Amino acid sequence: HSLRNIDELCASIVRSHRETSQYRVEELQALRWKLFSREEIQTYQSKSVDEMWQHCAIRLTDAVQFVVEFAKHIPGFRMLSQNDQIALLKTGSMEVVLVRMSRFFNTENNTVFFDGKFAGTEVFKSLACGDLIAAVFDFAHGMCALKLTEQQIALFSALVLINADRPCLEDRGKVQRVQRSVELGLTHILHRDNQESLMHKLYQRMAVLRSLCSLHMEKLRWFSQRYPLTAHSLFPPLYKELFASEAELLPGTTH
Ligand SMILES: O=S(=O)(c1cccc(C(F)(F)F)c1)N1CCc2ccc(OCc3c(Cl)cncc3Cl)cc21
Repeated sequence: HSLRNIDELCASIVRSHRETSQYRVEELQALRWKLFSREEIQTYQSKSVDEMWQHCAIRLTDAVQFVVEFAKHIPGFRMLSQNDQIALLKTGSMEVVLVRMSRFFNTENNTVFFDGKFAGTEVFKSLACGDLIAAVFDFAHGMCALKLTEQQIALFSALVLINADRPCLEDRGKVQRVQRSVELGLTHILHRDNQESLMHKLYQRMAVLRSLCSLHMEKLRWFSQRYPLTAHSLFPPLYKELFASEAELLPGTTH
């Protein structure tokens, strides 16, 4: 990899991140004090569990669509087989959504951008998964503490996605080569910003992301057993494709 290649790789990942980031950080900075009223919070809290889950699943699926677009412009991602691209998105898209969400987090009042305003954890009470929500907010706090630039977030997001350790990859070697080039890009960016010390902190963040996503899958299993109809027929197809395991997709399977 000549330096020129690495510069080009970083530039295309940063451009793709910017073009697929659903909301711009500057836009949301202007909204950071737009909070939900007591009545609006009451409305969210009086939603049934399956109604609120469906509400979130739809927004999560929207966010994932933008991550799929982001992935397609990571140099090397499209060289991978269709199955490997799907396998990486199946396990990585939620993690990138959570990294992106942390950019829309206000650490001063512990609120996150949701449905057009900034929401505290109490807005998500009817999801009945307070531990997952608390963990999502903690993760966002931890990401904000690193004060990453948009360029650093772009390269970190690409590294979260291109992970050769993911399960059921056909050509692990090929994914490893793409992962190594993205790693070179991230270290290049951090070196240029004189922040190499961030690298091990980012690897720690990736470990937290993995535990967050397994907690989400655990909650999804609980939810789809408790509300099979909603999970099987009311969740967006892409959500089911990415997050529900095959076993859950075939209705009537016993666990
Ligand atoms: O709904 S969001 O706009 C949303 C926005 C901010 C905070 C949350 C929440 F909730 F994370 F604090 C939800 N959206 C876009 C980004 C995102 C990530 C996960 C998500 O949902 C996963 C989920 C959870 Cl974490 C718990 N129970 C059911 C589901 Cl499906 C939704 C989501």
